[in-house]
Amino acid sequence: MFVDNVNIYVKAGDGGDGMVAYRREKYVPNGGPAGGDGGNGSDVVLKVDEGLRTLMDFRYQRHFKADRGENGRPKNQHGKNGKGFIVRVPPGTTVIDETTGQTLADLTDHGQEKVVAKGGRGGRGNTRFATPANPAPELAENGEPGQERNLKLELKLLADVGLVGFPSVGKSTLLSVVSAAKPKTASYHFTTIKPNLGIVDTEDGRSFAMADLPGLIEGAHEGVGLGHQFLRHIERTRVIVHMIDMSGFEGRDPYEDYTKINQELEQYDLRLMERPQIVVANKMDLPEAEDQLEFFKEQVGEEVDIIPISAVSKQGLAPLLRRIADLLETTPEFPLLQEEEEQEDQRVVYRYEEKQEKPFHISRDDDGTFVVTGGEIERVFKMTDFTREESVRRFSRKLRHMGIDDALRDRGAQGGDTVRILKYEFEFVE
Ligand SMILES: Nc1nc2c(ncn2[C@@H]2O[C@H](COP(=O)(O)OP(=O)(O)OP(=O)(O)O)[C@@H](O)[C@H]2O)c(=O)[nH]1
Repeated sequence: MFVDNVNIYVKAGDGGDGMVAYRREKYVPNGGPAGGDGGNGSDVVLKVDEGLRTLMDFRYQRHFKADRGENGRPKNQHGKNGKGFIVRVPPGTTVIDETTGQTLADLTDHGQEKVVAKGGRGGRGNTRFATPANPAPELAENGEPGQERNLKLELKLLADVGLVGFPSVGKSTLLSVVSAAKPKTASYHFTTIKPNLGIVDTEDGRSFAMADLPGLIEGAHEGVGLGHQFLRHIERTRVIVHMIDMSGFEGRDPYEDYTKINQELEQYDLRLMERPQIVVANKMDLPEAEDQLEFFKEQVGEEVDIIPISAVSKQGLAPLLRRIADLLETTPEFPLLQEEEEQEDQRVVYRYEEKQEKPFHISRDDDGTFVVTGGEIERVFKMTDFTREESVRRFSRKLRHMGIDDALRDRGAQGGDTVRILKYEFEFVE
């Protein structure tokens, strides 16, 4: 099985900041608090689109950042939530968290969705902090940061297009020029893709997987030398590209080759002859080819779809690829062998559980600074507006409640020592 993979980075939107504002009404000199909450940041959602066949699109874009929520507004107006953010993936995509190695989802069905990064909650406006003791707080929260993640997308590839033809007609040459024709392809990770399967990118932005099916000839239908994986490729193949050496090299007769290969295809139980077939007349750069092609056309009749190319001099490739992509769009998937259907029924269920992390951790730098780290405390830190005294006081209270003060004391912290959280340093007060 060929496995294609790509690493991407996703960042959900941060929540919008809450606002500090007060009512200013006629005849009400000191109106109460009226700062609205920030809107929620948008999630990053992966969604299956059956129109996609490969991970090719991720070659151009690997960073996905969702919108943040709007900041809260006066008169208790809520900031708008971030617009939804969807990243489309082909069916069969497995999503893995790069950091933990955990499989987050197996996305198989059209329309299936998975939230891979949660948007941050909007910060609360000062209205929400009003209490009888403090009816007009000068305090608001910043938005919660959106989750970010490094993901690995994996796609098991089966060939959409099967390339058949006698040895030496130019199948490998064609695959090598159409699946590596653009220099950008080099940066795409074909880690485990073997050279006889290529991902082809058409000029108009479509892509498909094309495999050389060399084993077809030489009595392969009798089961000689064909592995199960290989059969699965043939089964899935929706379009057959039948390549013929039109130069008639070494006394070969193109028409005879053509009928022989079709006879081979017929002998499989896989109804290969029912699939749409494109005949590719290759080696059209050679002198005899033109005449041979005319003759061949007379022999096969007008209903056969023939596209002349030269794989070596790269002539006629764009029309060929367009034709293949068009045919793929209009050809339904073939029914699978029973065995595979059964296999697909055994759905794997992944339960994703966030690891219960310790609320915080304290370490010491060489210069004696106490360093506090941890998801919860860092989140609270980011949601604090340090330009406002009340927010800072609230943050200190939070440190006490979380037991961080006590823990620092246990570690030997004394008044005047420096404590750092993220980039913020403050003085420890006994
Ligand atoms: N003149 C010319 N030669 C070609 C063209 N395409 C392929 N060839 C040559 O034909 C020979 C066989 O090409 P391959 O691509 O290896 O053929 P294949 O069908 O993959 O052959 P097998 O691997 O044996 O199945 C090579 O020497 C190629 O350079 C073409 O368009 N024009």
